[in-house]
Amino acid sequence: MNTLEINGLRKEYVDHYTGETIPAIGEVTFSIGEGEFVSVLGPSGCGKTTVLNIVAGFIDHTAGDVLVHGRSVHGPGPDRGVVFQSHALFPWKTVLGNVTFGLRMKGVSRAQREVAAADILELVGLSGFERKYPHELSGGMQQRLGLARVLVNEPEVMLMDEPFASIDAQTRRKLQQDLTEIFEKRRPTVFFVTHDIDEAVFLSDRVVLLSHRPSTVAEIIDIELPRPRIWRETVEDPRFREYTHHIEERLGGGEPDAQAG
Ligand SMILES: Nc1ncnc2c1ncn2[C@@H]1O[C@H](COP(=O)(O)OP(=O)(O)OP(=O)(O)O)[C@@H](O)[C@H]1O
Repeated sequence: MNTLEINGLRKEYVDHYTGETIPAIGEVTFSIGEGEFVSVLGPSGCGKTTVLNIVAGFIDHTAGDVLVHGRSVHGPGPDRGVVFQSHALFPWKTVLGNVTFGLRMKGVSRAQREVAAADILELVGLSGFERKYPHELSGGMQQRLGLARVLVNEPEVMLMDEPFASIDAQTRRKLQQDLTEIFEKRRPTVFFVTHDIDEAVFLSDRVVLLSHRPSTVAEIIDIELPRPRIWRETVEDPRFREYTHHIEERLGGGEPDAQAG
């Protein structure tokens, strides 16, 4: 069974002022297997965030189904962990307090929480920062804390909406490498939204290319690059450039056509 299934998803927004219907998602179908990293790419405004928000349970869909391990999604739940672009950290809690918050809500004992937190903080490279507050961390560290906070709860699927979009290019590259290493060690199931073609190809097992709005799936591309992936080596693999060129061509003027059928 797939971890996440999105079947015949449609979404129409209604403009509250004019009453006009805005078709955002035409028909989107794809699935994500256990331990798979799947990115969604597409022209600006095609509905990438809308798909993610529907999967997260933040907004309703007009038609179709979203299933996590076969269970229909109706609203947010602990089976789906969301990593936001803005980190969404608690500024008044320490690093440790941020990481253990979800476990505390689930009634996990203090001793177990601290073991789990130490493990995750080590994984994301934040050991030794347990007593710091978010404002004492760099943007990259805050993003790794955001990731740790979700990972520690072991959600069935992790949803990441352009998590590195507001981070400078150099830190971003480092975070992409860190995320790959974390993914390769833990193998969470990841649904990742991005604008960045290189990022999508580097991180993913598959890339889902959406057409312009109202979006449909234009193409699903298997990224058959070996793991572990190291940025400098992976980008020199001729297949990396083949994938990115192919996607750039499909995105062309920013609007890939949907595949017939
Ligand atoms: N609450 C809303 N009410 C009306 N229209 C909306 C609403 N939210 C999104 N839209 C419209 O739906 C379409 C899809 O938006 P969405 O943010 O999902 O696209 P996106 O692909 O994530 O965009 P970007 O690449 O720019 O981040 C856009 O045309 C947007 O203007």
